[in-house]
Parts: sequence; structure tokens; C-alpha cells
Amino acid sequence: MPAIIDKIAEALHLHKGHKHEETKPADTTSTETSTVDKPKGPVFDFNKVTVLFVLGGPGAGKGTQCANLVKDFDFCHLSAGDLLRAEQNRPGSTYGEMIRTYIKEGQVVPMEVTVKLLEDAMRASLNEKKTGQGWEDGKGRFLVDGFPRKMDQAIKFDEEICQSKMVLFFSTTEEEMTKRLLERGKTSGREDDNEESVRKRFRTYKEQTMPVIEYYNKTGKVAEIDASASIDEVHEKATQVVAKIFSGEVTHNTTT
Ligand SMILES: Nc1ncnc2c1ncn2[C@@H]1O[C@H](COP(=O)(O)OP(=O)(O)OP(=O)(O)O)[C@@H](O)[C@H]1O
Ligand SMILES: O=c1ccn([C@@H]2O[C@H](COP(=O)(O)O)[C@@H](O)[C@H]2O)c(=O)[nH]1
Repeated sequence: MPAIIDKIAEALHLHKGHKHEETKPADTTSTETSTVDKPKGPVFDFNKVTVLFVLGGPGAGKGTQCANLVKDFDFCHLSAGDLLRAEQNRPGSTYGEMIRTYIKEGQVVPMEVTVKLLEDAMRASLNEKKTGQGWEDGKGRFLVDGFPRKMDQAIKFDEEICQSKMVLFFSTTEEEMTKRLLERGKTSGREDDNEESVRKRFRTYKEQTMPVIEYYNKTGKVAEIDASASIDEVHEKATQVVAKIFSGEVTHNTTT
């Protein structure tokens, strides 16, 4: 493990038996109770916890559409970028400066940090005992937005946190995404909504995130949604796709 990852893992207590030593919501996790000599499996049970990954290029409209889908389907929306920005700004965080640098450079933060933030947020949400569709009997449903950005994150999350059900892939042209990001940059205050960072984010997207989408495409889990139209039109398409995923009508790759 490279030194920085080691340091991160140590501070996150990842060297000490990982999830099997942590408090878990009793009925959403795998069945093991002992902390030793057990085969590692996902922390959360796929049969109770539904995870839809939400991918697409920078500025494709992932966050916008997630906010709409939350209202339609009672999802818990977890944006990996938002969790990282919150950690960056948390007083006393060991990783604040490191996260700031990675985000400004459009690079993917070492996966241990992001996966841990997501796991903690999922656990907190499940322990909150939300009400609404899909939250009865210890169940839960999550839109994990802007994640996984890189193959190592995809494998780690599916194997150790929760097997994802499908990927919502919002696609549009780089030209349209750039236009949206630079417009957003006028008011967002985000340190990466400027021309230089946007260029770097697109490079990372092509080199590291597109292979993740290709990987899930090969495993038949990608629902591609054309995100070029207006927010309302894309929302309409996304709602139909998610409804079909929940009804079992969509179980393999689709394009809308
Ligand atoms: N269909 C759309 N048409 C026009 N503008 C849009 C559309 N969808 C989103 N936008 C706008 O584009 C900008 C980027 O959208 P959003 O933040 O949802 O993208 P994102 O994919 O989550 O971006 P990032 O990956 O950078 O976080 C926002 O200002 C949003 O209002
Ligand atoms: O899994 C992730 C997700 C995000 N990042 C970093 O955050 C920024 C911003 O992400 P948005 O989804 O656009 O809000 C991204 O460019 C990465 O630097 C990450 O490292 N890992």
C-alpha cells in the first residue's frame, strides 16, 4: 500500500478488522456476528439495501436528477463529491487539504476515504429509520451519485459494502457539459468549476470513469439516459427507468 493510503487507512481504522468490528444495524447487514475468521462479505445485504450508482460526465446533470428522484421514490441521495467536500471543510479533518488538492486537480481521492464516508452515511441513514417507500423492515434505497469514479472503488464497494443493483448513466456531449459547468461556476463557489479544472475532470472521466461504465455495461447493469434535453424531460425519462427497475421490468442494460 502506498504511504498516503497507509496513513489514511490507519486514521480511518481500516487496518483493524474493517467492518466486522463495527456496530451495524442488525437486520440490514450480513448475518455474521463474530469478528474473527469469517469470510468477508458486503456490510449491507443486497436483498434489503438497494444501491443505484449514478454516473455521467462532469455537469451531465446527475445531482439535479437525483434531487428529483428522491422526491419520486424516497431515495437517500448520497453524493460522493458532497461527502468529500463536507469532509474537506470539517474542522480538524486529517484529509481536508488532501481532498481539496485532489478535487481542484480533478483527480480521484484515494478510495479508502470515499468508501468509508459512503459506508458511514449509509449506516447513519439506515439507523435513522426513515419512513417511506422502500424503508420498511430495515430496508433502504440509495442513489450513490458520482461514484464509482474508478475501477478500484467499484470492486471494493460491490464486494465489501453492498452489491449495486444498477447504474443510471446520464449521457450528453462534452460541449453541453462544459457549458453547464461554466454557467454553474458563476455562482457555485466550487473550486473546480473553472476552465482548467473542468479540462482535468474530463480527462479523469475518460481515463478512469468510462472504463467503470464499460465494466458495468459488460455485466448488464447500465441504464443509459440521454441527458441532453431539458431538466424536466430528463426527469421524466429517469423516473420511468427507475420505476421499471423497481418493478423488475428493467434488469439489464437499457437506453432511453
Ligand atoms: N438538462 C439540463 N439542461 C440544462 N441545464 C442543466 C440540466 N441538468 C442540469 N443542468 C444544470 O447544469 C449544471 C450541472 O448540473 P448538476 O450539478 O446536476 O451536474 P452533475 O452531473 O451533478 O455535476 P458534477 O459532476 O460536476 O457534480 C447545474 O447548474 C444544473 O442546473
Ligand atoms: O468518488 C469520488 C467522487 C468525487 N471525487 C472528487 O470530487 C470531485 C467532485 O465530484 P462531483 O461528483 O463532481 O461533485 C471529483 O472531480 C473528484 O475530484 C472523488 O475523488 N471520488
